[in-house]
Amino acid sequence: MSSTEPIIKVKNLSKTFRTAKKKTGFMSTVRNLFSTEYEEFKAVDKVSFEIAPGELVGYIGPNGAGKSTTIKMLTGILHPTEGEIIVDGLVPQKERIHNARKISVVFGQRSQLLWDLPALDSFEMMRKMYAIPKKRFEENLEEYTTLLGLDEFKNRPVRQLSLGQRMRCELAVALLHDPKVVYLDEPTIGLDVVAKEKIREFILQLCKNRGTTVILTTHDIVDIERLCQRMIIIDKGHVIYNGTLSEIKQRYCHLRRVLFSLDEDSQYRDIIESLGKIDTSVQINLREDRSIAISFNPQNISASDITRYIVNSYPVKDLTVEEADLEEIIREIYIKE
Ligand SMILES: Nc1ncnc2c1ncn2[C@@H]1O[C@H](COP(=O)(O)OP(=O)(O)OP(=O)(O)O)[C@@H](O)[C@H]1O
Repeated sequence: MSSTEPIIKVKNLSKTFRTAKKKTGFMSTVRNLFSTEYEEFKAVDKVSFEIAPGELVGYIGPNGAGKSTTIKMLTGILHPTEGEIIVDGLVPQKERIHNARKISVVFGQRSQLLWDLPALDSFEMMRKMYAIPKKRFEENLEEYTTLLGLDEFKNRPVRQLSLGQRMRCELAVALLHDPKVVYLDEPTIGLDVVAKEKIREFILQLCKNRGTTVILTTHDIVDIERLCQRMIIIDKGHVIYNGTLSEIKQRYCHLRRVLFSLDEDSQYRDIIESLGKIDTSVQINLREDRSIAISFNPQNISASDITRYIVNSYPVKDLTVEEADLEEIIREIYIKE
């Protein structure tokens, strides 16, 4: 992270939800009418992180990890149970209107557009809501229209747009007031490969040209690889990783693999046993397609030592060496925690 003052500071942030205990059975339901029992659930637990201006950070984690709850607290929608949040010098919950002028949220699965009207009407509504100066509004609209290719459909009612077209309008409408911080929640969900690429390219441009700070939540591994300079991984409410993509790949480089397949199928058991003797730290798996995968740590043994051993010992049909795959690394992190 750069040495400039962080634009987002989160310290020991926690959120506990209190919900009525659901009971089954007639008597329990009747008893519930007179005294309700509650249970508590800690969705976010002492989360701390900082984000520098202009950074594009992935906030990722498995379903139910606490991502949306964190984002809702950052935007000021939810009140934290404990902890501190500062976004561009403001406490979002205390200064909601001020904060709303500085931020924006885009949900892949929810719309901010007026459904029965053309997107242009929603853009105009935004101009009035945020009192965006006319000149600035027109410049922004022109830029977003070009970058997102809105011309062919911005006059059509939103309900007639394809998901990809609507997402492009969602981004434009959310950015017309020049927010400094943008929270993107699954912005590429459900889109085809081409549409996803368009959105990703636009997000990159936004950070590069305007210095916008972006927090992205996504389950899409390509989004993470293409966009995020840094990843904050959260699981069961806790931050379990906070670092750059290259750091994570380095740290999990033991997931490097040699993959090979043989002509003869019958010797696989012996081969797996003998391969284990090359180095005790390697992990050997026979895969569904009958190929053998050897995962290893390059600090213990080199790929060339392994490949030499295999090629000299067995009738190899096919052999490849693979770099650590981010999807596998993330799965490993989720499983470990
Ligand atoms: N209003 C609420 N009341 C009670 N529990 C809630 C509430 N909102 C969220 N939770 C619970 O808090 C946990 C975290 O939810 P959250 O929506 O933050 O997860 P997430 O990481 O965004 O998941 P996903 O990737 O599935 O969207 C979940 O177990 C969820 O059921």
